[in-house]
Amino acid sequence: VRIVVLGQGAVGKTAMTVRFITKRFIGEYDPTLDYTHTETIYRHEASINGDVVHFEILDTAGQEEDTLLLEEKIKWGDGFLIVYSVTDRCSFDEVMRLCFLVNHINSGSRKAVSEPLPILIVANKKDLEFDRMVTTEDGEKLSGGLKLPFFEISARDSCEETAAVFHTLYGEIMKQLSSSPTSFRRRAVSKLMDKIPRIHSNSTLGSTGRSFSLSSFRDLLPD
Ligand SMILES: Nc1nc2c(ncn2[C@@H]2O[C@H](COP(=O)(O)OP(=O)(O)OP(=O)(O)O)[C@@H](O)[C@H]2O)c(=O)[nH]1
Repeated sequence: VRIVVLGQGAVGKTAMTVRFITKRFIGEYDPTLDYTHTETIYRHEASINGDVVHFEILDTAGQEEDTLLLEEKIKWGDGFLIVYSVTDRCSFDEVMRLCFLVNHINSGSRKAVSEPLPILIVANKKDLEFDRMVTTEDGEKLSGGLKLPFFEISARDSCEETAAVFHTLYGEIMKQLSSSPTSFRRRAVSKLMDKIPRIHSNSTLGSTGRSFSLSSFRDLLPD
């Protein structure tokens, strides 16, 4: 399944993705590395309820100036995480716009979708209680209004909460796949998607391919 992680800069998109894949928090990585701002597709296999699921997770760059480029990325995805930080009101205000954009772009490319799209709203950094600017109720109200599932998590503190987000989104994608299979016919996407670097991880299954460890992380990055 293809997942697109959307949200303003610095809300923790990379932290969540890397937390899910490696079970580690990126705060443990060398902070001088600049990879966190690079757009990357992470490939990862995970076992969910006995199924081996092949994830491709596009961690978008927060500051996307070009809406056309963003559109291509949204067309590529099967499911979407729209992330904000509870410490950043502005990132919360952006959720509505991103949600509208995902729905608008997909309404053109997926016909007769009766179910809501697989989108989850994720409030990150709940550990920073002192810096909180967005309450849990704000998040619940917004998600309720948009009729989307809502998660409040800390990618820093909890591996389980982070994994639950990805597992739930996978469940939502599968639900929609069974109710309207034709909506999941691969949509034409531009060559742009081939240009985004890919990092493969087999960390959970440990089968063939390169494993994703802290030491090899740097080697896997594009030059
Ligand atoms: N306290 C705390 N800090 C976090 C959490 N998640 C991420 N951070 C920190 O927030 C900063 C930004 O995290 P990133 O994962 O790089 O954010 P991003 O959304 O990928 O940012 P862009 O790539 O610029 O779009 C980093 O310093 C992280 O260590 C969290 O749950 N709690």
